[in-house]
Amino acid sequence: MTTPSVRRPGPASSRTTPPEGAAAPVATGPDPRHTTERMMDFQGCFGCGADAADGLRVAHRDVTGHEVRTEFTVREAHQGAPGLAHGGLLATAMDETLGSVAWHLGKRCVTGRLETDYLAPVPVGGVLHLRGWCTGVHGRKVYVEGEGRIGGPDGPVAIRAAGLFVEVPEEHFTRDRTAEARPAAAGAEG
Ligand SMILES: CCCCCCCCCCCCCC(=O)SCCNC(=O)CCNC(=O)[C@H](O)C(C)(C)COP(=O)(O)OP(=O)(O)OC[C@H]1O[C@@H](n2cnc3c(N)ncnc32)[C@H](O)[C@@H]1OP(=O)(O)O
Repeated sequence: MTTPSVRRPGPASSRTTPPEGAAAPVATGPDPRHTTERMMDFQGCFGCGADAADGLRVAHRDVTGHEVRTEFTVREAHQGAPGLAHGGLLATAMDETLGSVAWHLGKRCVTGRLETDYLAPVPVGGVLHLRGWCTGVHGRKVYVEGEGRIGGPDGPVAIRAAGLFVEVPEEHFTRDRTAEARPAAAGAEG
């Protein structure tokens, strides 16, 4: 009996694939004008901040052109099933990596969409070697793909992802949103 082959296309859907006419990425490095005072030296980021106690502390390793490499060391606090990384946290590590690609293109971006495929479990104590690269830029939209490997930078692929990052004005990060987070008043129309 033959085993049917399983087709595993990349995760990119029509919403994370650059449209026709998209521009090739130009890596300029992060634009310092895009970092507000609040963000400058901010170490509270759950993805990479040193002050986020149970954060992922994704380590940014190097940038070549529009490709970014990071590492995520999976600790006990990151477990889903015993001894294995929680899938949502792996997606967060990927979000951190892909987001960094967009910022290294000099774009002030937030995640609009993130798609992930999980190919192999990632054990606690292991290091996930992540890589992200840009596939195109269209208006405010930055298209990014990535993969995470275990057992070394050339080891087997454990996770793949595709994301859409959207450029936002500075006001996105400076606006006071406390009122928006409060529950709506009783009887208010939703
Ligand atoms: C020195 C500094 C270094 C710093 C390094 C930092 C590393 C950082 C790493 C951090 C990593 C962590 C990062 C984080 O965690 S970021 C935090 C998580 N993300 C957010 O909170 C974002 C929340 N969403 C929004 O604010 C808005 O919805 C945005 C801004 C995204 C768009 O609302 P806005 O009203 O502004 O614009 P628009 O609605 O006209 O959309 C514009 C265009 O985009 C298209 N579109 C939008 N959404 C989607 C979608 N889901 N699928 C497909 N397409 C989508 C849309 O069709 C349109 O296309 P077109 O009609 O123009 O063709």
